[in-house]
Amino acid sequence: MAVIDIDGLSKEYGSVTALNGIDLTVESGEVFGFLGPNGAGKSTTINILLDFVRPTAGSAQVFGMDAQRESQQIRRRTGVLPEGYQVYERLTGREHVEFVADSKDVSADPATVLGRVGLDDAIDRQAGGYSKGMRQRMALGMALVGDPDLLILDEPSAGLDPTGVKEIRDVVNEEAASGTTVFFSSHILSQVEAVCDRVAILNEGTIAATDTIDGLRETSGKQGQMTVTGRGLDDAAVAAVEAVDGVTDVVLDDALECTVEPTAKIDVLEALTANGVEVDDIETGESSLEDLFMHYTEATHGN
Ligand SMILES: Nc1ncnc2c1ncn2[C@@H]1O[C@H](COP(=O)(O)OP(=O)(O)OP(=O)(O)O)[C@@H](O)[C@H]1O
Repeated sequence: MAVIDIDGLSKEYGSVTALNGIDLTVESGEVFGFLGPNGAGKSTTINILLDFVRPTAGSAQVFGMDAQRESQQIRRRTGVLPEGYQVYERLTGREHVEFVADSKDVSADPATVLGRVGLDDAIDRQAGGYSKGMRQRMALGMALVGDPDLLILDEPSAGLDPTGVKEIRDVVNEEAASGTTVFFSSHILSQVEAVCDRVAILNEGTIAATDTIDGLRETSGKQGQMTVTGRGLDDAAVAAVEAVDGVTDVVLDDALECTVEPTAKIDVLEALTANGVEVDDIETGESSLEDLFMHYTEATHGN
């Protein structure tokens, strides 16, 4: 059964297109990574799922319920770690947990909840005195209140040191083992790699890829970087290489570089030779998972 079902979802903020007709399905029990660079539209998608933002077109369903019309019922079964959660400075960790339990009308033991995120010792301190990492961990604890069927975590590792990142990972794994569906966003592939069953890569409001980590790895293994040096490399040679099937990202500097599938390497050389290029040297290399992520998102990388 699909826990999240997004169909043709678009969102425009004035002249800015944040989402451009995305389709996405997350099945029950999946740990799903929602990846993309800053500004890709991840938070907008999450905010639509929770009815904090209204879509311009398309629809989103959670647990088979409409995200707009049935948001109360959806939120009761969903634990949320919002991006950049602001704590109530004067309330203690315990009081934060009690606050969420009250608002969801469920019972929760603050010591158990905060123990899971490593805040046992700080439970009766005001959250205003917590470090950034402690605040983030408390927010994760708050998301766990009421044993939700779906956890939505927006950039859960933001501001955390490696120990904090590992703790989040442990909690996600524990939740997944108990059957909770987990949907979380990140702009760092390596942070979702260890825990996710599947990922979607979002770029400029469009889904660039949806796959398992193994599937992505297979794709990345197939693609390789090819660098050719020689005489006669010009715009016509670039155009000829661009026309070869299985070749992308052709760039001419001192050398000609492109991303190429193994079977197309020979075609690249033939295209160059046919264009009068005298090839001096060829280098080829495998691309990593991280390269692949960059490949899908490079249009906005660095913005
Ligand atoms: N309230 C708003 N008003 C106008 N534009 C907005 C608003 N919220 C988001 N945007 C724009 O929509 C686009 C998508 O933003 P969004 O926050 O969803 O991306 P994101 O992938 O979550 O990015 P980040 O990783 O930086 O949080 C961006 O261009 C952003 O500037």
